Amino acid sequence: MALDYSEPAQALTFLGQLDPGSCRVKIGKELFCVGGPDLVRRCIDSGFDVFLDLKYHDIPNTVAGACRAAARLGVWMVDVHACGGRRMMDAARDAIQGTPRPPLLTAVTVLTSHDQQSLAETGVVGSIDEQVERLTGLAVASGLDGVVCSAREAALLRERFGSVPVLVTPGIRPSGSSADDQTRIVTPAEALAAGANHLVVGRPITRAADPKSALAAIVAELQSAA
Ligand SMILES: O=c1ccn([C@@H]2O[C@H](COP(=O)(O)O)[C@@H](O)[C@H]2O)c(=O)[nH]1
Repeated sequence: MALDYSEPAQALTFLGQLDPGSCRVKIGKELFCVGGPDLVRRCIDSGFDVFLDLKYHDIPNTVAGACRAAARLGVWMVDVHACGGRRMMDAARDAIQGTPRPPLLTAVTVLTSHDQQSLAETGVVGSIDEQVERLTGLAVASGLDGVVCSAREAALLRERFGSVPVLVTPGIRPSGSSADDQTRIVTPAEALAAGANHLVVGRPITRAADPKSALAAIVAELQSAA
């Protein structure tokens, strides 16, 4: 569940309605900028596993320090951008390995908002699938736990890398819901069938008239597909 709220109070009010057994929560750049580490700790203290989604992308030393700080906060998962390269990912992995409770470390491959044209505009030659596969190979070689990708690439990655890498898939849209700014969207049941491990869902829940029911409907779809 992506807690993409502008105010910590909104996030905490919503969290108060949720059972930590029904979902984990993701804190991204906007909410972290206003709520900071205190909000992360409050979510953890309420029993939720927290994915701190700050998508670090910087020189190796800086990313290592940021990952270490996230690990010390007690988060369940933290991520970097795979296009930061091998040395950056190696440094991130080494940094969290030295912490008491290392979080899962994942790498963003190609953002789910990208389509073929927008990716090409960034100078990447080749298809989205090729780029996702290439960056997943780098992440796996660096010993990361997995990658963030669209569930559209999940089957390909399972075929190429097997069952071990954790596949985290944003861009989830229940059938009939708005794509918003996402392009590579997949329904919850399809994502599960393709081999995704952790589905990230934000606006289909946060912008629903009844967010709690929207989440329950997604959980029910996943349970009947499992
Ligand atoms: O490739 C990526 C990586 C991260 N995200 C994040 O996931 C959520 C998706 O929110 P929706 O409202 O369900 O679209 C959001 O926090 C993104 O920052 C992503 O969408 N794609």
